[in-house]
Amino acid sequence: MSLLSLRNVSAFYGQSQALSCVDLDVEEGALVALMGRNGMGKSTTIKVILQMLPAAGGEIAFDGKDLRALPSHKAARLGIGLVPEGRRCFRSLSVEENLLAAARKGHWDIARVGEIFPRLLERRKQSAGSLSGGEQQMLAIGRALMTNPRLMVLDEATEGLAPLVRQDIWNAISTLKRESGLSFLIVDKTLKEISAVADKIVVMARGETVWNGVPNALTPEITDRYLGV
Ligand SMILES: Nc1ncnc2c1ncn2[C@@H]1O[C@H](COP(=O)(O)OP(=O)(O)OP(=O)(O)O)[C@@H](O)[C@H]1O
Repeated sequence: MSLLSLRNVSAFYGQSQALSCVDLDVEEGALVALMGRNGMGKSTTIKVILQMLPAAGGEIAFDGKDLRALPSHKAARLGIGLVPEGRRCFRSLSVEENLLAAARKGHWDIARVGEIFPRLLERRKQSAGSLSGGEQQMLAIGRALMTNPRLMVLDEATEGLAPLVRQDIWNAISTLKRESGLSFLIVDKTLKEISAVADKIVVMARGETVWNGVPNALTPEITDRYLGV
């Protein structure tokens, strides 16, 4: 059974339709990449999953529960950890305070987050605003882990980071997937990097999911047409 499943999901910003038919499954323990050119609806799909924007139609199920039927505060507690675009840490709070502010009971605590990101432990008393971009991204992932989710949703987690730092982030995500059994839905534009870690790629164009399959099944026709690479 899929942990997360979207069927024929649509959504609007006011009168303007942003999603028309989104079909998507994230299986338990899988890493699914959501890809597509700018403005095709990836971030909107994430907003709809997290109920930051209501779906106009279709079905969204998480762990077999109908998310659209639940009030958003209940849906948030079901176990979806968001790493938002732009990191959005509390800059004046320390690394430790940022992590504790997100904490919910469960496996993940500061020590375990520190095993994945030792640099966060070294800088635990430093303010989040004084961290490098890569460290802030690690903190954003750490904060999502502290909510003890079953599904991690990352929106452009490596955007704007230097290649070596991006590789650190991908390595941490691979370790998490291998060792924790967490599921991932990741929006990213770097096909080569995401192909190395993804179990499945879902491609969006103009508010619809238009292709999905294992990374090896992506043909030059699909990448030319929908990903512009
Ligand atoms: N707050 C908003 N109000 C109105 N329209 C919006 C809003 N946010 C996004 N849109 C529109 O919805 C469509 C989908 O945008 P979305 O941000 O989901 O795309 P995306 O695939 O995540 O793009 P990018 O890769 O550039 O982040 C676009 O046409 C965009 O202009």
